Amino acid sequence: MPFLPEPPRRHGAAPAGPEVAVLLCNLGTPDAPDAPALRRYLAQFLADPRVVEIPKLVWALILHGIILRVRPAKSAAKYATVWMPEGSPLKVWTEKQAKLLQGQLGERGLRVRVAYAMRYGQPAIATTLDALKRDGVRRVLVLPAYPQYSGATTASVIDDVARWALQTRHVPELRFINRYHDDPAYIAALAQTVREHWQRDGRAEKLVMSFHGMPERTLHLGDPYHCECLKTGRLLAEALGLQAGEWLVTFQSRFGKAKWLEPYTEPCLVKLAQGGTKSVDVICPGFAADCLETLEEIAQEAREAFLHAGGQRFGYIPCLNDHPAGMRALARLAERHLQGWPLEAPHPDTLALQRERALAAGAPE
Ligand SMILES: C=CC1=C(C)c2cc3[nH]c(cc4nc(cc5[nH]c(cc1n2)c(C)c5CCC(=O)O)C(CCC(=O)O)=C4C)c(C)c3C=C
Ligand SMILES: [Fe+2]
Ligand SMILES: [Fe+2]
Repeated sequence: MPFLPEPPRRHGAAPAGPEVAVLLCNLGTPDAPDAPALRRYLAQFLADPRVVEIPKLVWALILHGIILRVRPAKSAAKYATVWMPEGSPLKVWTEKQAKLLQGQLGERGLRVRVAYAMRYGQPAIATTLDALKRDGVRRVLVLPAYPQYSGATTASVIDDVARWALQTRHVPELRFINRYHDDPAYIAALAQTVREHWQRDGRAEKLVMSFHGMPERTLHLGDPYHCECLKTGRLLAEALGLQAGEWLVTFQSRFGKAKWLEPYTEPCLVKLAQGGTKSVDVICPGFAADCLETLEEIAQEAREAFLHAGGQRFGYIPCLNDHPAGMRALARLAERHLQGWPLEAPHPDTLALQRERALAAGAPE
């Protein structure tokens, strides 16, 4: 229901916490690795017109008539193979990232509240924004955890925040980080994880950079995703001093029958093995955190396909997750986009004055 009355703020009452918040948003994930949870999750995810861009009615028939009958059980079995004791990896990592980002921004002397939310499932973006507002937040920097912009991911987060704003009377000041695919600290963090992997396990013949795919059509419609993936790949190769032929960009997680961005990751790995490449390292730079698509599709399925086709060594390089270099990159990114907002703790005299005024206005002690 739009425009529910919001509790008025008492004149002079000081907000309890920081006035500025960073909202780290990721895709979302099922609540449990079982078919009912998968059905709820996929029904919300795949009904998003940003994700599946075909006429609504046709898609509703396919989604409810076929996909939601077959896919939940199959996907649940895959999730079960990567589920952590604390829950789905995507959620576990995103929650940890929000905590660490809070610490990093605090260490920089910035008075900011960090929260996280999921585009699909829980905690929902709208509920989290409501809670932030209740706590006195007046400015929100939205940080979608997608280094490369795409309509299906980044824009869908923006849609969801906008939908919440449509139903909110006093909308906070909003800022969005649309991309960080070429951010030097992000590239340096990725390069560091590759070097650490090389030091630990040795260096493979080729570095495969696998990004989540998108329908090829979206590239022709002007979605910058493909170009941004290629740029991240080139910058990472440069940072590592790799020569042409030592690295390649591929696209994974094809969904449906349409043509998606090529080359496809798994067929590419099979071709490499069949062509005599004995060892590969695979990194997934488009995923801010490990999830089903990296842990199951790459570290399990793609590994098996490569080894089965004659490859001998498959190294999976984890996502940035809670890596200190990755967290520093996110903190610097947020700090840059927070510029101009009031981030310093109020002077103790100001706080005392606010408290006095609040008491005079009848606020409880
Ligand atoms: C990182 C960027 C992502 C893009 C771009 C993206 C596009 C996209 N995805 C689907 C369909 C599915 N994706 C699924 C899982 C999934 N996708 C991303 C990220 C991007 N998707 C992540 C991080 C995850 C993992 C979530 C988790 O819980 O771990 C799934 C669900 C899993 C399954 O049933 O296979 C589907 C379906 C489309 C159609 C699309 C672009 C149009
Ligand atoms: Fe996806
Ligand atoms: Fe997948």
